[in-house]
Parts: sequence; structure tokens; C-alpha cells
Amino acid sequence: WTLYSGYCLYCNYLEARKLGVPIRIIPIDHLNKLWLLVDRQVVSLVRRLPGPLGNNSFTRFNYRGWHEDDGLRAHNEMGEAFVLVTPSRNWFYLADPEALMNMYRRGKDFPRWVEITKMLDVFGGPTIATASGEQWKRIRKISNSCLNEQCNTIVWDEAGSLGDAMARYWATKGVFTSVGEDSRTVTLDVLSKACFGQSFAFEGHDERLDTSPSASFRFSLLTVMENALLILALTPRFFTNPWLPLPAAWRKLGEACSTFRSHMVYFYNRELRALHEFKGGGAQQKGDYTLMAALVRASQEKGEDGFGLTEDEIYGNMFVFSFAGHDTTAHLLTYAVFFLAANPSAQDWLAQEITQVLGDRPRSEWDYHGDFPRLKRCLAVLYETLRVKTPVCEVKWTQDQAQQLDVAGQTVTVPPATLIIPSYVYVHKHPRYWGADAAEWKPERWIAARDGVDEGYSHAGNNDTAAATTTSAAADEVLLPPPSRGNYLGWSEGARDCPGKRFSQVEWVAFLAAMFRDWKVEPQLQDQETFDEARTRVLDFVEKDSGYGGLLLQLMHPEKVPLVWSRR
Ligand code: HEM
Repeated sequence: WTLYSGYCLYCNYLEARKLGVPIRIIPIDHLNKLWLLVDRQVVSLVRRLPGPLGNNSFTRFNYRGWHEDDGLRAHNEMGEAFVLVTPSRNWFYLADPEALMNMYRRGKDFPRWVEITKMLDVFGGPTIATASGEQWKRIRKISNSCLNEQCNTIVWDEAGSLGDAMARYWATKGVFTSVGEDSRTVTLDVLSKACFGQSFAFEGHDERLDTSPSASFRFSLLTVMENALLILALTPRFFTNPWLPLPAAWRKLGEACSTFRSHMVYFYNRELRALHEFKGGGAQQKGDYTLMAALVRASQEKGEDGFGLTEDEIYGNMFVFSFAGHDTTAHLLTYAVFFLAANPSAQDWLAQEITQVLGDRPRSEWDYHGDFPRLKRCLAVLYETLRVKTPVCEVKWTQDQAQQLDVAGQTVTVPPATLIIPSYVYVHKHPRYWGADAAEWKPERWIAARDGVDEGYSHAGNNDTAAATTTSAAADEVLLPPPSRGNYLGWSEGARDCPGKRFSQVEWVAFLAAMFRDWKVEPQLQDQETFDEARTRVLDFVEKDSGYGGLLLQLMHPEKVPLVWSRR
């Protein structure tokens, strides 16, 4: 095996040389399944060896998430592009915003590497995240038409109500450590409502109230999502196989998979029946709209091309929506609560806007169409959190053809079967694009006074914008774009960008408005600690505790730093 690996590594090295960019060689592919289980542990052991034995390309680049620890260093040393050669694939890292946009625009030349997402087809498929070519176009078109403003209105209402309940729960605790779990609960509950029409009262981390029959659906969805990686790796069939001697916890997981699937079948048939009963009837009621219902309807009515989704594809896509929309938003919300706890002035700035827009109106009177577009500072908090803590790593590739790409003024020929990784840490955080304070979390950078924009405060990397905004009224402010499109890749770009972008923005703004109009968050001070010391401790923690628990960047142990929740 070692000889074969060495031979593959050599062949890949020869291919990589054709790129004409700096090369680093690592002995194990990042996605080697065995290696994924132990990469960080092994690398941290090897790092203890003296001199070059502990400090080399292996210890620097050969583990999941190395780019977060390395920051800007790799591209600063090697330029806008370099390649990591492994025995399995060559990983081409790209940090030139223009070249990146060129790549995104040429979706056919640089498609998503679906081999990595294929495992998502566990409940049916192909799905929007795993299909390619014409098949993907069909699924994407139908999905886009369903993720519409009707859906966003439901997301707005549900997220506002859940954010409010979560804030009240934290207030009953005073000191709380459950921001990670509770954020995952509220994002899952919003998805449950938007996808399946199932609404649940918020249950805090140490509460389990709901014993209604629909709670079995919630429990199955929760269990499936909490164990998604295990299910993706081994498939639901493994956990439901009666012949395998599985531990009780895995049997329970099998039951959750079966319950989740049978609920999807039930929802599907219910929507199909409703559609036939009201054939030719008017538009669906707001309260009746669900993504499941919309997909069923769109598939039955079929587009101009005459193609809809099959039943199996609908199940697969419902799972993918729930999966893709859950932890992304939840992990970002957890990060934002920590950043806000360390930045009371940003909280005041945020609350000022929320109060201006919503006054003391009860939540039932908040209006998606009237209020959401005016809550720009809330959105700026999301943009900034996503800039500095980008959860999703994308992988494109060249398939079976070499492709040319202009990188930093040089034409590079990317060989077939090369993986391409957008280096978002670099394009999101380099001072050249974002100013001297690029490394800091500063949501004000996304906001400018309307007049300021006319005078040339033109993008979020312009440091002068913050000064222009601290006192101006929310109505007179604008949300700035990033320095260039290729400098902001949080939701990706091109035809294969995130179709849930608006969904997540609406959800986020409603959460924040509900959480921070009347409440504030602070770090719990330790013995003799000043606020400034606590702030430094929290920000240090955010950096050191960030990692890839599963597929996404997240705070690994947010429960380790207690926070205080109180009325403003
Ligand atoms: C702030 C939250 C979110 C972030 C940062 C985010 C980010 C992304 C990114 C970067 C991609 C491209 C991934 C790749 O190319 O490998 C993506 C794809 C996708 N996202 Fe999101 N996402 C978010 C929320 C959501 C939500 C709420 C939904 C669903 C309701 C969703 C559904 C999807 C789907 C279905 C895809 C695959 C699209 C395709 O292949 O055509 N996302 N997302």
C-alpha cells in the first residue's frame, strides 16, 4: 500500500508541476476516511518532535481545517495560488478574487466536486446538492421557485417567535452555557416549520416539554440531524438492519431514521391528497405553505419542460434542505452571541436600530415586508460573522479536462481531475481588501450613511465607513457591498451558490431582532477580572475553540464559557 501510495504521489506531483505554481507535498489525502478520524490528534503528537521533524508540510497542511489555523500565511508565502499534492488528488488553493469569480462564472468548466456531497443522498435522490448537469438544473429550478417570499414570510414569523422564547429562557437562567445547543434547536425548529409545516414551542437545553404526537417527528428530525455524519457515513439501512448486533443507541438512531422517513411519506401523501382535492383552487394559504407542499405542487404541475421531481427526489431534497440550512445558521448564531458579548458597543449600536425600526411593538405586529429591509445592522452582524467565521468549505474541480485560468496576471493550466479550493480566509481577511482592521469582527464596516456612499464610501472594506455610521439613524443608512464579489464567498457565487441565502438572512434578522431589542449579553466575569480582561478571554476562546467538528467550522465547546443574559 505504501509503495502504491508513493507511486500515486509521484504521478500527482508530475501533474502538479504543470500548474507552474508553488507545490507542497503531503503524504495523506485530506479526505482519507481513516485519517479523518485521527488527523488532528496524530498531527499534534508529531508536532512535539524537535526541529523539522515536528515542523514541516505534514504538520502544517495535513489535517482538516489547517487553513483556519494558518490564516493568511500560506498565500502570503506562496502567492495567489499553490497546490498541495497528495497520493489521491491535487488540491489547488486559489486566492485571487478575479480568478475566483471567473471560476464561478464558468460552472461547466469548474463544477462542484459532487463526490464529496454524494453521501447526502441517504433519504432519496439525486438531490440539489448532489446532482450535476441537466439533472441539477431541473432540481435547482424547482427548488428556487419554492424558496420564495411566501416561504420567507413564514421563516420571519417563526424565527421571531423562537428567538423571543430563547431569549426569555436564557433570562430565566441568568448565567447560561447552552448557546450552542439552543441555537441548533431554534434553527431546526424554523426548518421544521418551513419544510414540513410542523411548529414547536421552544425547548431550552434542559427542558423537554413537548409530548404531543408530532413530537415524535421533532425527535426523529433532531436525532437524524444530531447524528447526520454517522448516518451519511453508514447510511440509514445500516442502522435499521435487524441482523446486525448494534448497540442500543444505534438501534434508536435506526428507529429515528425510519420515523423521519415515514413522516416524510405521510407529509407527501397529505400534500398530494390536498392538491387533488383542491385541484384548480386558488393560491395556498400563507399558513399552509411548506417547502414540501411547494415541491409536490411544482412537481405535479411540472414546468414548461414537462419535468418535475419524483417522490424519491422530493424526500432526498427535503433532507438536504434541512441538513444544509441547520448547522450553518446555528453555528454562525453561536459565534455572533460570543462576538456581541465581547463588544457591548456593537450591541448598543444594534439595539438602537432594532428599537428605531420596531419600537415597542409586540412581536405579533412585526412585518416581514415592512421591517426586514430596514434592519440593516442586523444583517451586517450576519455578514461580518460569516466573513470572519465562514462555516462551509467548497470544493470545485476540473473533471476530465484541463482548464485555463488567469491568476494574478498569469495564465495557469489546471490539469484534469484537480480539486480547486477557494481560499476564503485570504480573500475575506486580507488587509489589502478589507483595511488595517481586517482581522477584527466589526459589523459597522458593512454600514454607511447614505450621504457617505455618495461621497465615495463605497464598500465594506473602507474603514472610514464606521465613523460615518455610529450616530446616524437606521433609515438613513445603507448596507455596503464587499470590496468585490470575489472577496465575499460565504454563500458561494455563480449558478451553484446557496439557494437558502435569503432564507438564512430573514431567519437571522428575525432572531437578532427578537433577542437584542430588550436583552443584552455579557461574559460572566471571573474572580477579580475586569471587563476588558473578560473580553480578551472571550475573543481568545473564539479563536482557539474554532474547529471542524463535522463538515463545518464551529465553536467546539461553547458551553465552556458562561455568559450572562439580562434585560437592557
Ligand atoms: C448562513 C447560512 C448559510 C450559509 C453560510 C450557506 C452556505 C452555502 C454554501 C457556501 C453553499 C455552496 C456549497 C458548495 O458549493 O459546496 C451552499 C449550498 C447550499 N445551501 Fe446553503 N448556506 C446557508 C443556509 C442555507 C439554508 C437556510 C438552506 C435551505 C433552506 C440552504 C440550502 C443550501 C442548498 C440546498 C445548497 C446546495 C445548492 C446547489 O448545489 O445547487 N443553505 N450553502
